[in-house]
Amino acid sequence: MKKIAVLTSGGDAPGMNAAIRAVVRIADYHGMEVYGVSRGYNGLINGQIEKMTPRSVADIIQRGGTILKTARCEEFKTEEGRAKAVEQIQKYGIEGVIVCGGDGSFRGAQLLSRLGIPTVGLPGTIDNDLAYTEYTLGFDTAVNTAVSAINNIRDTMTSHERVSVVEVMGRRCGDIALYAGIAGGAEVIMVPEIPVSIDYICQRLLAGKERGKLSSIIVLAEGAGHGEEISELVEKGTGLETRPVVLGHVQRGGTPTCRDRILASRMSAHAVKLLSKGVGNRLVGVKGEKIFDMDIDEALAQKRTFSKELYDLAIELAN
Ligand SMILES: Nc1ncnc2c1ncn2[C@@H]1O[C@H](COP(=O)(O)OP(=O)(O)O)[C@@H](O)[C@H]1O
Ligand SMILES: O=P(O)(O)OC[C@H]1O[C@](O)(COP(=O)(O)O)[C@@H](O)[C@@H]1O
Ligand SMILES: [Mg+2]
Repeated sequence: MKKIAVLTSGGDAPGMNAAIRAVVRIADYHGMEVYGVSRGYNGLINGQIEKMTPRSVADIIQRGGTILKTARCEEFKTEEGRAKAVEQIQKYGIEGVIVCGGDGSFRGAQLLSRLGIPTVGLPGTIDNDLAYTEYTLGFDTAVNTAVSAINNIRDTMTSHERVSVVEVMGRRCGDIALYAGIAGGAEVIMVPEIPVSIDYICQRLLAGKERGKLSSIIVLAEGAGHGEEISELVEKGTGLETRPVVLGHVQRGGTPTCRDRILASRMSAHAVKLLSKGVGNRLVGVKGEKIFDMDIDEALAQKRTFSKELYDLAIELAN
């Protein structure tokens, strides 16, 4: 394969730029041409496709977001939309596509492969909600951003002897809350995978106060409740002064960590090599520091598991 395309799709994630850079440079090194598609699948449908060169990806490894822009594209979910995309791909003579995105983007990649366009997926989402891979690009950065916010919040909560509820992203996956909670020394972590009652949380906070804790931090994944609401219920249930903080999109931007940059570079190199051999319908992942690829259908059929071991560790650490 000599001519490939790259696009970013769904919610952006720090490390997407490092991935684009690596795709372009590795492909060029091996004598392949790369076309950048703007705005996710929209760009494929509308022909927003431009040739990229090693110089067009200069100075982006350290930048969050994605220079190709991203989008959620409803038209690509229709047969007509996908047919238009295939037409554009053929018009440009593109032989394979690399899609950096989350589970939704991979459904699109799967359908594109079925239409005869070899497509390879790179896991780009802060949520870490893909079952087949241990880590996704952007997760490490988002966790670090959440932890530095928790550090700041902790200072003022300690001074005022308050409880704080820090709401982080993660609609169906509690990994950001779990990792940021452990690294930030949270007293309570609330995740969608393990529902708990407000009574249980209040009881744990009051028990902590009994043991001499002057302030407490609850890290709440958005899928487990709303910061404002949980904060009010906790204040009512404990009598402790409580404040909510919603981190929101702050955790989706910012310079990617070294870990995300290196992971993006390694995964992208792997994706380019697959396409260079004409292999498509694969997702690239990492397990135990090893980069691997897996059939898309098989990877998407896997069920996510939540680390109960880390969750239980967090409870013991909050003693
Ligand atoms: N079932 C599907 N069929 C075709 N395309 C899809 C499908 N699901 C998602 N997509 C495409 O992928 C895009 C991104 O999906 P989304 O779920 O929003 O984000 P993410 O990829 O981050 O999970 C969608 O806007 C759409 O263009
Ligand atoms: O970009 P929006 O529409 O604000 O979406 C917010 C959502 O996007 C995410 O950041 C990433 O989700 P996806 O990977 O599904 O795109 C979620 O954590 C969050 O709930
Ligand atoms: Mg998703």
